[in-house]
Amino acid sequence: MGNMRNTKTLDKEWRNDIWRNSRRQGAHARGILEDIIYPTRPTDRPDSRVNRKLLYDNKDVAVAPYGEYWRQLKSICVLHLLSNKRVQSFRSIREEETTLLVKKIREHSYSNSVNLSEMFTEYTNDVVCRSAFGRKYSEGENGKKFVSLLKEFLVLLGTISIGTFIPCLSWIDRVNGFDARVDMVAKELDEFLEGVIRERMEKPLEQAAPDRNKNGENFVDILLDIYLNNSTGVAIDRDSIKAIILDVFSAGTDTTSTVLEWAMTELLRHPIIMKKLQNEVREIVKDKHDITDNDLEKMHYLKDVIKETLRSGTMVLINAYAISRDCANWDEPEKFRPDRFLNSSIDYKGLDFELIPFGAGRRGCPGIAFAMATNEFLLANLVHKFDWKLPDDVKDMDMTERPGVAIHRNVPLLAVANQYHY
Ligand code: HEM
Repeated sequence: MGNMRNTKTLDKEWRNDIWRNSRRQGAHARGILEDIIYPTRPTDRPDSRVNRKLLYDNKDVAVAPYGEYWRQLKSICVLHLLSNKRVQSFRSIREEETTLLVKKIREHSYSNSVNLSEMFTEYTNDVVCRSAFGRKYSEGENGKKFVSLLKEFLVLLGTISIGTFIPCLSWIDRVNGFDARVDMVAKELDEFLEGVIRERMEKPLEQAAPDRNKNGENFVDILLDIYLNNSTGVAIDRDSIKAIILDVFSAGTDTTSTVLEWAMTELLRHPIIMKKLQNEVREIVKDKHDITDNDLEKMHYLKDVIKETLRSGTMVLINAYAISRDCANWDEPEKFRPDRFLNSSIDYKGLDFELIPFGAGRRGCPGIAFAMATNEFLLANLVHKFDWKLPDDVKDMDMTERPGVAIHRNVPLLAVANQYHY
């Protein structure tokens, strides 16, 4: 409903055929392909009243209409935050945050279960905030309020409101309180984002962004520089800056933490797969404490576990969910079987339409390298340093899903960690 981007309606062979041809014939053919697959103007997002209210009249990258403004914003994000080079430069942040998380889990070892859902949200939020803004925002009372505001924002973005699709019934959204919730979240988020901008403009940099020097240029300072000096040639105003910051906060936190949440859920439900992954990671890392990028490169089964998590249905932004469950594409699609990728070249980068958790084409996700670096590193550390089991009182795991921009578990994931001595 309202989503015209479902490639499932095309015959798989035909789809792949056009795609192969398009790659041979270059970008022009590729544009045509997108036009065939996406029956509306393919590079535009569906317009929605809720998006406009929450995302500063569609001024963020993710929903901005296709054109020069969107092109400029996306290239700023890629160049200054999401390129492979930038992602590598954030390694020390990933390491420090992983060490903190491992320490927190150790404190609960053997006795209590840990709330992995909560920890993953905080971890991914801290990694993305330190990388993009030079500091964390999740600490203290204000931080807790911000994280829960972000959660509500994503629930509202993922809600199908009646008025969006049938405008003459939009009075229902007013009566049932939906519009009031949207207005309230938009107002509170705006106050928070104003605070982020004010802090950067008023406080000395070492206070406003303690991580800044370690990682060279800082994304939010570059945005502010563009806004203050109008250096791109397109009108980027204060609302644009707030909308982009919001994109990074939300895209960088929710999607990435969901993948970790479902990966650990499936590993806990499939002890043989968990063991196989632990064997791979422990064999490669041996008795070293730290996992290097070089080690990660060798962990093929880890990559297959993450691919399988992405396939088994974490995203609803486009109907990737249906495609990933299509029997025409996958054997036993309902089963969690990372081995299906063992001798397969299928990847999630947008060229294989059976697996498009990050979308495809011009509007595809620019955050793949950032998300994968975060997910692979943390997951490898969790299975390297701990043995995991479900809490004793949990016999059947509750697999109910909660809708939103990304599908989360409805109840938090609790697990017991036993420290592994290597
Ligand atoms: C596992 C993690 C992630 C998943 C599964 C994911 C998935 C997606 C999907 C499905 C889209 C829409 C693509 C399309 O319409 O073709 C998207 C767009 C986008 N994502 Fe991600 N994403 C992830 C992580 C990130 C991260 C870490 C960032 C940045 C910090 C990010 C930033 C964006 C942006 C800016 C867009 C809009 C691109 C555009 O409209 O041109 N994403 N993502």
